[in-house]
Amino acid sequence: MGSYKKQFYVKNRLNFILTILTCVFATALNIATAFILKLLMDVTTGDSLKDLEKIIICSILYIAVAVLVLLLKRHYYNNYMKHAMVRFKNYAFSKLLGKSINSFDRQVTGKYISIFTNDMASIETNYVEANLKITTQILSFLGGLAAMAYLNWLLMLCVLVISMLPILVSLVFGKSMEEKVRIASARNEGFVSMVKDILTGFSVVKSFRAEKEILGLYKEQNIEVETAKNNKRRTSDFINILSSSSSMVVEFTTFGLGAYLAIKHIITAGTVIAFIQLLNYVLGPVGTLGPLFTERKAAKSLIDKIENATDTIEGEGAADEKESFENSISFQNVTFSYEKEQKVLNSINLTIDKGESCVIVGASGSGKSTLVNLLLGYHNDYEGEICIDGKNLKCLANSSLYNLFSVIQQNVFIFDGTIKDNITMYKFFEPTAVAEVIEKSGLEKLIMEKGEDYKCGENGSFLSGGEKQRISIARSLLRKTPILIMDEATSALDLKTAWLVEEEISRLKDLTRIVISHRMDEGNLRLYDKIIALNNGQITEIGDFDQLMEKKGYFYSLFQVAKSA
Ligand SMILES: Nc1ncnc2c1ncn2[C@@H]1O[C@H](COP(=O)(O)OP(=O)(O)OP(=O)(O)O)[C@@H](O)[C@H]1O
Repeated sequence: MGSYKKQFYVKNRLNFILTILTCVFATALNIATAFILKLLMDVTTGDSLKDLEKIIICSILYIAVAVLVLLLKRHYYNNYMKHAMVRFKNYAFSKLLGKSINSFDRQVTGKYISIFTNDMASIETNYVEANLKITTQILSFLGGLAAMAYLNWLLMLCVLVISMLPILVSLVFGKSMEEKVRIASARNEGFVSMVKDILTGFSVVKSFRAEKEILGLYKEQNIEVETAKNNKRRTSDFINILSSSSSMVVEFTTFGLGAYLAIKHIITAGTVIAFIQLLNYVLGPVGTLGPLFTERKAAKSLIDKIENATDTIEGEGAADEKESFENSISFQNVTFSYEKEQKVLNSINLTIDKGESCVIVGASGSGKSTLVNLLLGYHNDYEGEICIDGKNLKCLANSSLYNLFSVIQQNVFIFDGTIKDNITMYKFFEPTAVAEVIEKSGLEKLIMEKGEDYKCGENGSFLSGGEKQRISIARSLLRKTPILIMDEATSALDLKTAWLVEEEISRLKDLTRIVISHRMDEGNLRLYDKIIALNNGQITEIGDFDQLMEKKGYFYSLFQVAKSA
């Protein structure tokens, strides 16, 4: 059993065993009804009131025991279901959080949303619940047959042979059902992705008056998803109708045979009544087991899908750990392309020493973000070598990279929590450490006005762009990693605040800074030891501000253009 499926039983075995045990008792009690009916029927053909009295007392006791068993069954059943789903969902989500940024980005988020809503609901009903139902139904089927054999083995054999008919129906159409479930799940993923996109870009839709076009897109996907669900329902209904009509054949044949044997005095009328009652316990499972197995198989494929989407890619976790940054970062002949033939970075050779402050400048699309993304391990399919203290980046565990680097990006994500929780990311930090980063990121005024427990709203909707950016700066500084990467991190701040924040950061000790900036402001550029000028994926110049200005090359022309703008 795979590690995902195991989760349904971890710390839940007792509930599972007790559920099955109570199911066994419940089945035995069900079968006992057939015998009580037989005794009642046979007693009516005799003349002993004492026997009838005994049967009535037995029936009252039977009802009391049945109620108790059913209550216990529901109790353990519900406990088992709750623990199984909590554990499975927690496990899948922890696996998802264990993914690297690189492999997470390869999937669309709509897929994950669909997994944790639609697919989980399907797994709960069609796999976890179905497992218990299948067990109960098999017990009922076998118990019913055993009781029939006890009453009349010949009639039991006939029932067994003709009950193969509905089972065959399910086996034949099972594959088609599985395919329909897979298609419905895939369509739902696309639908969730699209709705998420539209809601995120709501203001864009409104300002471009694109409601009609977007509604058109929505309608198109909506009809696709509903058609897929309808096809699934139709196949399921078709299998159910075929199963129940074949069950009718079994029922009438058994009635006919039973009546014949009773007329011939081979069995009593009580036995025929008992057979009719037992037929429910045999035919019920025959009708439901097929669809249950088919749906379980389809839900099992959803578990495999979840495993593929959330599990870590092999080799991803198997890498060397690195706790500290001692000497330098180096790029040796690094060439990278997103799409074949189009080099985004071309033969990059670069060394950044510990404690250095570097700023990467260049025209839009020159490869600045790609360069730092390679350093962060977002892509591994580059030529050449990137090393940290001589250790090849590709051999380092992702967790080590996250410990070495902090990143402040232009697109900040703010969680729907308090300002403090967004800075600490729900972890504990000494209040002095939090106060220090609040001051360095220029958040003091905001906190004085609103308080650190102020709720930021969904993706920081109650904050301005600059406030969100300052929270993200404080968040990164708090981690105190040896290397800080800033990609247009102060672009949402006014010139003065941006300069003050960057100057604060430039004064931090023992910190290596790699900054991407569009701001060609002399004061700002002089904060850095090294300016790296990138043009069309190649480093054209490296040096401090004065050196590059003297060269009168690419950086000089960039600076002059920005100055005159
Ligand atoms: N995920 C991606 N898939 C394909 N191409 C990409 C991807 N990300 C970036 N690119 C392309 O790679 C090139 C470099 O992009 P990059 O974001 O590194 O440039 P940049 O210098 O940071 O630009 P900007 O200053 O505008 O942010 C661009 O042509 C861009 O279109």
